[in-house]
Amino acid sequence: MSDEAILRLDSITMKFGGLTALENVSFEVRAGEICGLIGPNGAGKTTLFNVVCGVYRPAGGTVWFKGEPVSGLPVHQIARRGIARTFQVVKPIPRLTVLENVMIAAASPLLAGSWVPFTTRGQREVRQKAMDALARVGLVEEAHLPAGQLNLGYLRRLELARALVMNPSLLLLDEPVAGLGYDAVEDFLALVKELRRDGLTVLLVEHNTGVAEALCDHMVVLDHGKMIAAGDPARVLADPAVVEAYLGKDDSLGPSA
Ligand SMILES: Nc1ncnc2c1ncn2[C@@H]1O[C@H](COP(=O)(O)OP(=O)(O)OP(=O)(O)O)[C@@H](O)[C@H]1O
Repeated sequence: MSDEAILRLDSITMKFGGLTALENVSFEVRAGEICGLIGPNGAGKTTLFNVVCGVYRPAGGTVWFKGEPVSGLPVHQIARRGIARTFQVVKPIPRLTVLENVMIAAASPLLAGSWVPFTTRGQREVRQKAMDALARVGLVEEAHLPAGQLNLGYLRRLELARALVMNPSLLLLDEPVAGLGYDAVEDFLALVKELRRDGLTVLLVEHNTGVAEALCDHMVVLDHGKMIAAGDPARVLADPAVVEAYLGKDDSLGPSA
């Protein structure tokens, strides 16, 4: 991990009509770290992801990525600069194979910046990139299965491969272990740590604070759109403001997953 911030949110405000979903949120994610974004339901976590990825243009503030402002750029341009995300609800095309689902993510001409993927050489390259991404998530043996046959744990890996194939330097993971059993959670956490060892920076939304504490180097807590704490995970989770935000709203605050 370095001291350099790869992502910096500077006073981000996001409104939906009269509702302020994010209010003056500022924090940094350092290159090579796993940063956890936690908070009770409706805190603004998904909205923040959407602002970082360019789905929403913030009403105020600036998102900086690798030292350059990116807020206001279209989604595909932000993706090309190196930010990829996964979604909590995984929706592959079930009749296509696992490999084809990853190839589609890799072959988007908007992301590739040209029509190269539609030449024979381009297709070979896309296929190779997709196989490399599947190897990183441990899905090579499943590459030729229809995606509809995968269980939830493997679907989450497929979703991760679709993000990795874009060769990001910052990966946004939206509740990647929600609904998984104990072993699948452990496997997925090990995989995320391996990606970090390979040099990726990760910002992840996680509902279960025990999982977040086990995985993250740094934690940011939102409540009602405001940042109420940030820093070392154990210290953040012991912060009275964080305990108060969770009390009565969520029973997942606790020492273990
Ligand atoms: N597209 C939208 N239009 C209107 N209001 C929205 C929209 N998206 C989110 N909101 C509102 O903004 C607030 C923050 O929502 P958001 O989904 O970002 O919270 P969250 O922390 O991700 O919650 P959860 O943990 O339940 O997924 C909520 O009050 C939500 O109802």
